[in-house]
Amino acid sequence: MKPTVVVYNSLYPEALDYINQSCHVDYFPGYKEKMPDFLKALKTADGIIGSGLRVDEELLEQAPNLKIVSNKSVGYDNLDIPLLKERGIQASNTPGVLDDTVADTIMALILSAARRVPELDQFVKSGEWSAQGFRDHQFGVDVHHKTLGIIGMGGIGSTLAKRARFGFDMNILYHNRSRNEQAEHTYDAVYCTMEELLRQSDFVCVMTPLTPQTKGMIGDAEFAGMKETAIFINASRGAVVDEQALIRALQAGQILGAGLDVFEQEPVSADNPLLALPNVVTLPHIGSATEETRKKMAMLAAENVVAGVTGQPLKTSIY
Ligand SMILES: NC(=O)C1=CN([C@@H]2O[C@H](COP(=O)(O)OP(=O)(O)OC[C@H]3O[C@@H](n4cnc5c(N)ncnc54)[C@H](OP(=O)(O)O)[C@@H]3O)[C@@H](O)[C@H]2O)C=CC1
Ligand SMILES: O=CC(=O)O
Repeated sequence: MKPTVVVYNSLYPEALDYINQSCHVDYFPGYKEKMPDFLKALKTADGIIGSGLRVDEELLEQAPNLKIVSNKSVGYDNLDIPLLKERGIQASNTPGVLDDTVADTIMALILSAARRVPELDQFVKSGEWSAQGFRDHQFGVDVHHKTLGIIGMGGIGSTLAKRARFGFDMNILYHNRSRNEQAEHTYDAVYCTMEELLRQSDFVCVMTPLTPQTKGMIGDAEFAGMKETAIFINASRGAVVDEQALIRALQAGQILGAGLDVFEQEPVSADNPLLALPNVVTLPHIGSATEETRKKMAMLAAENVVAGVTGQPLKTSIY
C-alpha cells in the first residue's frame, strides 16, 4: 500500500506530481476551510507538507501514524521540535534555495526605507509633486559606504552581506552566538557584541530564527542603543522584536525608520500604529515570494516528504 501524504496548503503541480508518483495524496489547498476533512485525513497521514501549521501535542493526537513533517519554509518555529524528536517523527525545512531571493527582498527594504521610495511614489502619483515641487526635507539618506549590522549571519545573512559589501561598498558588522569565519574572510564582516553592533550600525538587520532565546530579543534597550539615524530592518519573524518597543522608538524619533517584512500578528491588523508611520516600509511577509524560488522550495519540501515516508534519508533534515 502506498504511504499517505497530506498536503495542507497549495502546492505547485510539479511538486504534487512528484509526491503522487509514490504516495497517495490528500490535497487541502486551504485546510482551514475544510477542517473536518483535514482532521479526518490526518488520521491516516504518514507525512504532512506545507507551511505555517502549528504542529504540537494537539495536532499530533490527530495524526497517530505520522513519520515526517515537511515544512515548505526555512523557519520552523511552528514545530514543537522536542516533542517531534521524542515521538521519533522526522522534520525538514527548505534552507539555501531561497537565500538570494530573501537577500534581494532585504536590500529592497533597505533601499526603500533609506530613499523613502513608497512615500515619494505616493507623492508623485497623488499629484503633489506638480502642485508643490520637491523640497530638501524630502531627501533620503545614502546606503552605499554605510555600516550594515546583521544579527544572525547564517545563510540569508551572508547572502545579504555579499550584496551589501560588493554591490554597495558597505562595512559589515555581525552578531551570532558563534563566529562565521567564512563571512569574515569573504565579506570582511567584523564580529561584534550586540551592543557594539547596535551602536555602530547605520542599518540594523535581524535575521535570526524565532526561538525561545530570540523571542523579543530587540526591545526598548536595544532601540535605545542604536544611532538616532539608524534604519531597522526585520525579515526574520515578527516576534523576534518587541513590536510595542519598535513603535515607541519610531514615534519618539529614537531611530530614523524601519523596513518590515514580518509582524507579531500576520496579516497585520489595519489599526497597527506601524502602518500610520511614513518612515516605515512594510511588506506582507514576501521574503522568498518569487515564482522561481517558491517552486524550488516546493520541490525540496516534496522530496523531503517522499523520502520521509519511504524510509530514505531527508535532503534537508532539521535534526
Ligand atoms: N521573511 C521571510 O520571508 C523569510 C524569513 N526567514 C526567517 O529567517 C530565519 C533565518 O534563516 P536562515 O538564514 O536560512 O537561517 P540560518 O540558520 O542559516 O541562520 C540563522 C543565524 O542566526 C544565528 N542565531 C541563532 N540564534 C541566535 C541567537 N540567539 N542570537 C544571535 N544569533 C543567533 C545563527 O548563528 P548562531 O547559531 O551562531 O547563533 C545563524 O547565523 C529563518 O529561521 C526564518 O525565520 C527565512 C526565509 C524567508
Ligand atoms: O518565512 C519564510 C521562511 O521560509 O521561513
